[in-house]
Amino acid sequence: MAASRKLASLRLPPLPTVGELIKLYNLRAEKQLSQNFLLDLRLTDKIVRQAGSLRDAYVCEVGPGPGGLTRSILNAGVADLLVVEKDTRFIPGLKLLSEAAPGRLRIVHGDILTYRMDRGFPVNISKPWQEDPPNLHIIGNLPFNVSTPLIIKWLENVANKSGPFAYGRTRLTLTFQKEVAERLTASTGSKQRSRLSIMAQYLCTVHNCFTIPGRAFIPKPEVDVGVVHFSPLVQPQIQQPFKLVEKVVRNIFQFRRKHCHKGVEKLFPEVCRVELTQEMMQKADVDPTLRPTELTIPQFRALADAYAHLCTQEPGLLSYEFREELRLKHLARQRNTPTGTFIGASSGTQPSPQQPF
Ligand SMILES: C[S@@+](CC[C@H](N)C(=O)[O-])C[C@H]1O[C@@H](n2cnc3c(N)ncnc32)[C@H](O)[C@@H]1O
Repeated sequence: MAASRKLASLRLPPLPTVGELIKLYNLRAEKQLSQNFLLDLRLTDKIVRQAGSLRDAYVCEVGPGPGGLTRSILNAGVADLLVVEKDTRFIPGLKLLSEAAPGRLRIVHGDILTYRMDRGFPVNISKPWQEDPPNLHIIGNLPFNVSTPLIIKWLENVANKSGPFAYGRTRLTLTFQKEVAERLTASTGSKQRSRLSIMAQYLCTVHNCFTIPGRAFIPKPEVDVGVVHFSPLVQPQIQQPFKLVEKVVRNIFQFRRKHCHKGVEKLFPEVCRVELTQEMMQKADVDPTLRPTELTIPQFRALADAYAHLCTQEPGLLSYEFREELRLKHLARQRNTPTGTFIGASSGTQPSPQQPF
């Protein structure tokens, strides 16, 4: 009873609606900043519910814009909400919200890609990694143009227990283009299985919560949007450095329709390619004729472990990049061509253009 009375007292007083604020401050959406606003508070409440209980929580919201989602987060009874917004035009409207929620909303005008979140919250909210997660959440209706680089950066932070994860296993509730949300959560064998599936799922429990139709946003994007919840695992499923895992997974998925040994081969320089590929596949005990999309995370773990073992035996192997070798070869061929014209990739064994994550 007392708790629900406290929550009611934390609800925001009547304010101009988000739509009225947009009109008041003449906030036209900027395409460059991937601005698609959510004005329906039932929808923003639904996103916030995916984070679990936010009572007395510390929250960072990415890109609050006109503040629809911000209101729902505040209404959920958070103790401290830090918002990071790049576009100055939204700051006056956010200040209005801050006045309506005294002491609970801090506004940072900045770029989430460079913002030092490890300094944004009090140290005493930290929880040891092996224990329950801290009462700290990241929530955001992410701008499409930063969502993939941002999640890759945060996944690396999870692996290194840095950035937002210096406080422990901070949970994330974020929106992505539907197709990216599907890739993040794709299971073994599914069509959407990709690099992003492996990188996210070896570090986190990832859940595709629900889809928001594009028409719910203003302006309407060309795609639907998926809400994804991430909860970092106590023990990552692959225990090798993030960069090494990323390299193995990237190489394997560069030929996503071919047998997986094709991508594994490209981890090795031409002179020892056949021999080391065979050794790695045998050591990992993975069927070389499986397609990348058919490999399970334990199989990726076995491959990463086998590759790490070979790297300890062959100094310099870890820094070898097939694409760099390819680039140098092309340059050399170009130089030797009398006309100086570019000789393109010739055989079907060339990798497809860089796959999106
Ligand atoms: C898709 S809109 C969401 C706005 C609001 N949260 C909503 O749901 O209506 C993305 C927001 O992120 C902001 N933004 C874009 N790039 C950013 C960045 N690098 N750092 C922080 N905010 C950014 C945009 O200005 C915009 O307000």
